[in-house]
Amino acid sequence: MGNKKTSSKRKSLSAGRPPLIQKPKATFSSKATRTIIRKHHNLLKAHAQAIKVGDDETAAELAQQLSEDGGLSKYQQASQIGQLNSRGGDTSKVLVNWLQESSILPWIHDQGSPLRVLEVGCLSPNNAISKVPNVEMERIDLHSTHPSIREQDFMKTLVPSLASEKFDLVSLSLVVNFVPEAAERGKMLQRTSWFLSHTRKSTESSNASAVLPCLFLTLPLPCVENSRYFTAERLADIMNSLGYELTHSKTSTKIFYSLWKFNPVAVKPKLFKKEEIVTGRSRNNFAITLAG
Ligand SMILES: C[S@@+](CC[C@H](N)C(=O)[O-])C[C@H]1O[C@@H](n2cnc3c(N)ncnc32)[C@H](O)[C@@H]1O
Repeated sequence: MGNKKTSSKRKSLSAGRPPLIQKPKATFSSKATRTIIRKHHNLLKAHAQAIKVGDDETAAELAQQLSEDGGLSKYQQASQIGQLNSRGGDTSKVLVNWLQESSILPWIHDQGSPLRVLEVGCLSPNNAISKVPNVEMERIDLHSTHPSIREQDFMKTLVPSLASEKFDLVSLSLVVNFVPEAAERGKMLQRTSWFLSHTRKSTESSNASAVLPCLFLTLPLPCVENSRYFTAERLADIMNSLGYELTHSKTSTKIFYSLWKFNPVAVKPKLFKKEEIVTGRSRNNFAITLAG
């Protein structure tokens, strides 16, 4: 056995720590970032389709491609870059502005119990919503990129039975479009309402009940503006049938932002099929369906 060279230099303590996620540097160009995200979505869709039609061989090939491609980690890295201020930034800034506008935050402060937020599909514990005082965050993602993000599939998350374990707000930002199947997207939207709490009582000084409990939902703009099967009106119809009413919305050049108040009494189950709403050759195929 040869002599192993041992370094006389002492390693710093941090060298032994598990790697925490670094603030992502914009290592991919905007174009490369978009390409990675689009390619991952397309592979996920093709994979889901192959499973649906029982084509195991294609499904296995696509699963292989997904992992060879860097899989979810590379996709998340590209998405984290999209969250950098230099690339449009964190969508929760819009949410925080809306909460401020609605005077929810000072009201929460006076109430003495924190605003409970469930962030589904979380890539960073440092988003604007996480920095608001009196906010208690529960963060989950299919693949955790930070110790304070629980690795958990929202579709399999146990629905809390106690009111105290439920949330004032669920955030679903750029997550629904990640889901490859239209029917699964509908189920995901429906599921959000099961996590919302109805125990907050508004006071005269607050119009909190006009906003809480609520869902913060964002989608890439082309999902509502350039799909043959989906529009902002169709989203509102689906959300209304699930008991959600739109309180705030806005669009940027790339993203549709929306805030929906949930009212369990307003739930009116209705069937929404995948059907052409807008014609046009250059439109995309994004859709959300509901079984009713
Ligand atoms: C495009 S990233 C969006 C990240 C961030 N919310 C944002 O607004 O930039 C989508 C994230 O949703 C996560 N995701 C998708 N489906 C999920 C599910 N069923 N449960 C938990 N996380 C999910 C993915 O793992 C991915 O990290």
